[in-house]
Amino acid sequence: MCAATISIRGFHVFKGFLSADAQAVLLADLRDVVAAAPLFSPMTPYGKPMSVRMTSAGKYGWFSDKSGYRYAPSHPNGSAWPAIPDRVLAIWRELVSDARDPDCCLINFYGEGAKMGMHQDRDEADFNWPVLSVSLGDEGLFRVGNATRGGKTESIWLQSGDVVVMGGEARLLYHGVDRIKLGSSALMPKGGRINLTCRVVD
Ligand SMILES: O=C(O)CCC(=O)C(=O)O
Ligand SMILES: [Fe+2]
Repeated sequence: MCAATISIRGFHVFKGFLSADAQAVLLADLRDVVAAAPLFSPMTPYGKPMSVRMTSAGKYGWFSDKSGYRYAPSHPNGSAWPAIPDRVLAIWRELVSDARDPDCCLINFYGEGAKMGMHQDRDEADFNWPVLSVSLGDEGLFRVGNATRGGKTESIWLQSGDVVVMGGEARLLYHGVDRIKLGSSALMPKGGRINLTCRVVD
């Protein structure tokens, strides 16, 4: 199901891509991932923990500590990352490519007050591969900027079931999440927002 596709500075937003049922079964898959690879709050290189809690599935997981941002082959607890759920791979194959699957599916969990500062996704080897992002749960105010830090920005509320493809000229645009609207979705009884980002890493 896809109600409409809109473009914001070259980011393609597939509004309502996932039906309510598809969101619910995807959420159940993610609960299995989180049971195997618990959420944690990475330290930024500046020494502050991120407000977003995260974990990953796939060959690599995204990780940060005082040595910087990078992809790691295992969870901080030493276990291998769980496999990327088939339902996530199906979205990737439909909207990005069926020639190659992503190496990493990062799961971000935004609880009350969590946000993500403006950044570029640039820890990957090949920026020709788009980044795929799936939003679930409470609405998040997603801000898109420019290829360099600063300047005018545009924002859009991402809702549960929306999917964004960040590719081409837009692949290296700064972006971030200013805030979430806690309790705006019924998907998760305790509220919060989940965002998945799938990436080819190496
Ligand atoms: O939560 C979002 O919508 C964006 C997440 C993001 O930009 C990232 O994980 O790199
Ligand atoms: Fe990002």
